[in-house]
Amino acid sequence: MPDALLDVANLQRSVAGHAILTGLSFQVRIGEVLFIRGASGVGKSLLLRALAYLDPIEGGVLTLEGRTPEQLGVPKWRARVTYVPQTRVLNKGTPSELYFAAQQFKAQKGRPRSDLPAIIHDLGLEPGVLNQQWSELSGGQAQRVVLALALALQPKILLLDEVTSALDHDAVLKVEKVLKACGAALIWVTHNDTQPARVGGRVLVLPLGTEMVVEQLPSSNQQPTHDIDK
Ligand SMILES: Nc1ncnc2c1ncn2[C@@H]1O[C@H](COP(=O)(O)OP(=O)(O)OP(=O)(O)O)[C@@H](O)[C@H]1O
Repeated sequence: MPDALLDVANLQRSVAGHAILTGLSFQVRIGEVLFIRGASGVGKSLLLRALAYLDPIEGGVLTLEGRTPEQLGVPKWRARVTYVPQTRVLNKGTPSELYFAAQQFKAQKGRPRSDLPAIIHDLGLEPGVLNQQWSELSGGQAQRVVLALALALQPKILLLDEVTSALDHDAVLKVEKVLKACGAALIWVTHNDTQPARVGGRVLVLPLGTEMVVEQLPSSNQQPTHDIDK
């Protein structure tokens, strides 16, 4: 693929001696959306964690604009290829405090930022959520706030692990709109069958890594479209 932002070549991942991902290869371009689908337990979260270099990989090569995590430096890699987890993060303090702390990381110095209050608004949240204790936020609020902080730090690639799983339908649509407009490439694990058709992009189906293209539906149409083999 010309102009690949992220290149994943022959990725291998094992857990407790059991091979989960074997020889997975794909590429992602700037601003592109790649959904990851597959049965529960097939290895979708492990794939995202590997792409963020949060876990060791047993084989294969990852490059971002031609550089491996070691060449770029792992903290800088993670500032550019950012994992947004599926479950509520057990953070202490408030989201504002976490956002301030994140900006102090060396790997974040000099990087661009987005307007966090504007993102919070666009995600359908009240501005006050940024100054509430994490422990006081509902699951759906916390899920969107975590996403907002990641968006504000402007990674090149967002690794989204079921980031709308705790949300009602209206909130899901708001999140999809914000993510589609954010400019980052999205690698997006979802169990929501209609989400790829609403957002558009490619779909990578695990465990084999089969790729399909999804035609984007008009935004008001919630019916899934047919998949076209690439
Ligand atoms: N830390 C771990 N120790 C042992 N096994 C693990 C660990 N993390 C994941 N696994 C196993 O690896 C496999 C893949 O897990 P993963 O969380 O990537 O699945 P998934 O496709 O994201 O599932 P789901 O759709 O249910 O979230 C599962 O069989 C899981 O039990």
